[in-house]
Amino acid sequence: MGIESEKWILMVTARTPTNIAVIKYWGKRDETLILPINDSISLTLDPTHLSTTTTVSVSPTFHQDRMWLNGKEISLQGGRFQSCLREIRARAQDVQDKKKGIDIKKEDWQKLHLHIASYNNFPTAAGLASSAAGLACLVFSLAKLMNLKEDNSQLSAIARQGSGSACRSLYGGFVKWVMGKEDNGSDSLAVQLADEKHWDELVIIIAVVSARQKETSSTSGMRDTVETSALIQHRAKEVVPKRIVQMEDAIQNRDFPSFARLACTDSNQFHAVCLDTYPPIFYMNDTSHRIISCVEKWNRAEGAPQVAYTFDAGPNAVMIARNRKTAALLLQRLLYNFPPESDTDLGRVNNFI
Ligand SMILES: Nc1ncnc2c1ncn2[C@@H]1O[C@H](COP(=O)(O)OP(=O)(O)OP(=O)(O)O)[C@@H](O)[C@H]1O
Ligand SMILES: C[C@@](O)(CCOP(=O)(O)OP(=O)(O)O)CC(=O)O
Repeated sequence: MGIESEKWILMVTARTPTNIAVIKYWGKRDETLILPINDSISLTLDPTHLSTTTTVSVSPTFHQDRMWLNGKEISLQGGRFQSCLREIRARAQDVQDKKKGIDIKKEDWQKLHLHIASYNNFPTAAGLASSAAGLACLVFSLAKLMNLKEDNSQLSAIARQGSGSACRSLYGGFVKWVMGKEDNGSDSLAVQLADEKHWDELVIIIAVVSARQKETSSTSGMRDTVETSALIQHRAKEVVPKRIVQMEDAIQNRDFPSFARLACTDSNQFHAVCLDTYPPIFYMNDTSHRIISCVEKWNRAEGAPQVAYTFDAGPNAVMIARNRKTAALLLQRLLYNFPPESDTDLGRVNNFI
């Protein structure tokens, strides 16, 4: 009996957290393969907070590949989704489940169709790296479904082709995306610098300044920067390579003052190259700037950094506190400076403080 006439369905569900870069990726040297112009370093968040959950399924009764994002069907025709699907199918292996009567040979994956359902538990396309969690989760869950033998680093090179920052979400803890030198991108992949237990007193607080979809996507923003900014080449060639070495040391030694200085100055430089783009790109707004001033003033008053801040392609602030006590003080300061509306539910915040 051919597999088309069978009625089984095989499913895999995976959850992947997002990651926040502390040395930013901004600019590509190859748009199709998604190869960056500099290395980057990120922290992977705790999956209980900002994460994507994706269920992938395969059945001989499916007639085309389909995908739903947050309950709404989206097209899989885009080049990035197609690259990921093609790369994964090319590495698929035999899958057997005798109890269910499933016997898939690796060549069958070329004609079997997939249904994919994915949910983000945080705002999509608002500069909180939904594409990172989303594409990493897609690649990981499909790799499990199709029984790939590749390790996470090799899978990261596939996720990279879905969205650059996604390659760093294949690992927990502190992760470096090595830009690589090869034209085919085979050495542009993620490596884990330290696992999630290495520096577990750090606490991340995200202030959602706006959950609206941003106006300039990271993809088009960084393309415009590479085409028009005179500063971006200096950043990629002179500034980032040194910062990468210093950041790796700061992470290895759990040196918070160096970590905070590097993360803040790198975020500021990323937004400076956005401003140097023509026409200029403004991702931060007045509230973002006020948050920076608030943190900078506090750090100066204490004589040593207590909190680091970093902003991606949107106005939302990601703050990294050196420990839980500092995080509680930071929350108090934020609530004092940005008083919430009287009907805001502060249950979880009060528990924390
Ligand atoms: N769970 C998901 N599964 C698959 N694709 C997703 C998922 N979530 C988001 N995406 C894709 O990522 C796109 C949003 O990416 P975009 O880079 O614009 O925003 P972002 O990732 O939230 O912000 P940034 O990367 O700038 O921090 C969506 O339009 C969708 O194509
Ligand atoms: C500011 C950033 O978050 C940019 C992320 O850009 P994306 O990974 O979303 O871009 P594409 O590769 O075009 O999909 C910095 C970072 O995460 O390093």
